Amino acid sequence: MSQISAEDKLDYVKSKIGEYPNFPKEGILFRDIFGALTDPKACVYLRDLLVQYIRQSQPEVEVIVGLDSRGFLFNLLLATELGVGCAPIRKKGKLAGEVVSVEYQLEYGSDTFELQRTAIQPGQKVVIVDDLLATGGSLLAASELVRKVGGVVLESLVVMELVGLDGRKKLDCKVHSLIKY
Ligand SMILES: O=P(O)(O)OC[C@H]1O[C@H](OP(=O)(O)OP(=O)(O)O)[C@H](O)[C@@H]1O
Ligand SMILES: Nc1ncnc2[nH]cnc12
Repeated sequence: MSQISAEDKLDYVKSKIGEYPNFPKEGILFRDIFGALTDPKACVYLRDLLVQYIRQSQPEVEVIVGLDSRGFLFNLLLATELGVGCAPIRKKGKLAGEVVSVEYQLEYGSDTFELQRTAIQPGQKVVIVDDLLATGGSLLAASELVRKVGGVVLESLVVMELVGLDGRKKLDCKVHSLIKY
């Protein structure tokens, strides 16, 4: 049986990602992960690439944190593959119980993220996942929240990175992206 290489899997996933000029605002080129997720082969390849990356980069991870909403496509999937727990960071007002909050800016607006205080135990090792890194506002806010509840951010992992926006400069943790634009 022939084994497809990681490089070929990545090329295939990349070929399926959608591109929409002027969405959701004039001047934004929207990179659409859903273009890849409607393709069954791209789903499997994307899963393989993300799981393989975390296994070699952060074998000690204990919690996968996904960002509202496209990060949720990956956090449960990765947590079950890796045998760890997962937690959501959600936009304001959606999480029950005691939460910590932080306001942040993103490429096309501003918002507030929240995390349940009990979602991560003090000292637990966390990898944050999302579909895309643009200005870095979302990932910066997410790492702030994880630390507020006592978690240790090992790394942030995204499918796509818009390198021209320099988002990774804002972040004070290791960042990895599969696809760079
Ligand atoms: O690096 P940044 O400039 O912060 O931008 C990246 C964020 O923007 C998008 O989410 P969005 O807030 O549009 O929410 P959605 O996933 O619910 O569409 C994307 O899924 C990232 O979370
Ligand atoms: N250009 C972009 N495409 C898709 N999601 C985004 N989130 C922030 N900027 C984005």
